[in-house]
Amino acid sequence: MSTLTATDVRVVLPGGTVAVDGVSLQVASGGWLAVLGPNGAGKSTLLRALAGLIPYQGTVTFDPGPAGRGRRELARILAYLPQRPVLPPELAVRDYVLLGRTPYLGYLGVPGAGDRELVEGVLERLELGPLARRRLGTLSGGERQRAALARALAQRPRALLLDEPTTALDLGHQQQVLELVDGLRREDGLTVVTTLHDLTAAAQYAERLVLLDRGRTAADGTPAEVLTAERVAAVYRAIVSVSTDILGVPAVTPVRPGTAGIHADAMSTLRDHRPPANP
Ligand SMILES: Nc1ncnc2c1ncn2[C@@H]1O[C@H](COP(=O)(O)OP(=O)(O)OP(=O)(O)O)[C@@H](O)[C@H]1O
Repeated sequence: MSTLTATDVRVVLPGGTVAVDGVSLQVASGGWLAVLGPNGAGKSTLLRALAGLIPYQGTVTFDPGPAGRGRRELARILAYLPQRPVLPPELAVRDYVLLGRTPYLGYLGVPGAGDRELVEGVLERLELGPLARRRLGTLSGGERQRAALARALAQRPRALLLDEPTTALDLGHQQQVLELVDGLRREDGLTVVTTLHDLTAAAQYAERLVLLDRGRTAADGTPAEVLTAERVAAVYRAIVSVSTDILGVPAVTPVRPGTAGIHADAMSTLRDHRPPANP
């Protein structure tokens, strides 16, 4: 499948803002990397650069790369889902998801039986079957987000770039979408890069995290390496406690400023009474 490598990516926006400043990352086939950081850190801009949608300095490569240099070739290996996708309100969900097959259609642009079958499978996996005939303009925010993801999956890409794919979703659908993407990377070797605000979900699903702070990489490593309470406090200006589950995956919980001391005492009491790892 596909390895995505970005080296020293720098994005200078019109007006001169340096939104991304020297970021490097690599995600192999079947890997999941989450880009984290506070509002305005440069996460979306980095993803757009990786998707080839905006000019950048540095290099971004897919190995193996697209067969040609056009958008159509790129769309066969890479699907990008923006944070706020613009969906044509009059289009039915099924027809919209079918648009994901565009990079594969022939000269006349008519989808075949195989394309339709694939789209039905994607609709079913995202529980969109009952909504397939509904116009996009009538969907709830979460349903729209799932429809946009369905279109990206219908593209059958080798790499999936998802900008905040779970923001509008309730807890159950968040889990459904993250599990679905996780299944795709494990079973089909999809290369996954997501931005996420939910640090605990990022730690649960991504193997590697890149934490951005004002366009630069503040930390890069496994969830346990990146998500320390000190670092989260420094980058997000938030007071949090970080606990580790039985699998060693960190969970980040906000702590109300006035209760931080009580929390620290409780945590140290818990630590003191924790049974030894190897009795
Ligand atoms: N078109 C633009 N023109 C000028 N500045 C921009 C433009 N797009 C983004 N920026 C600025 O670049 C910086 C990075 O924005 P970006 O959207 O990448 O941040 P983000 O980390 O995705 O934030 P959020 O978590 O709020 O979505 C911000 O300061 C933003 O205001």
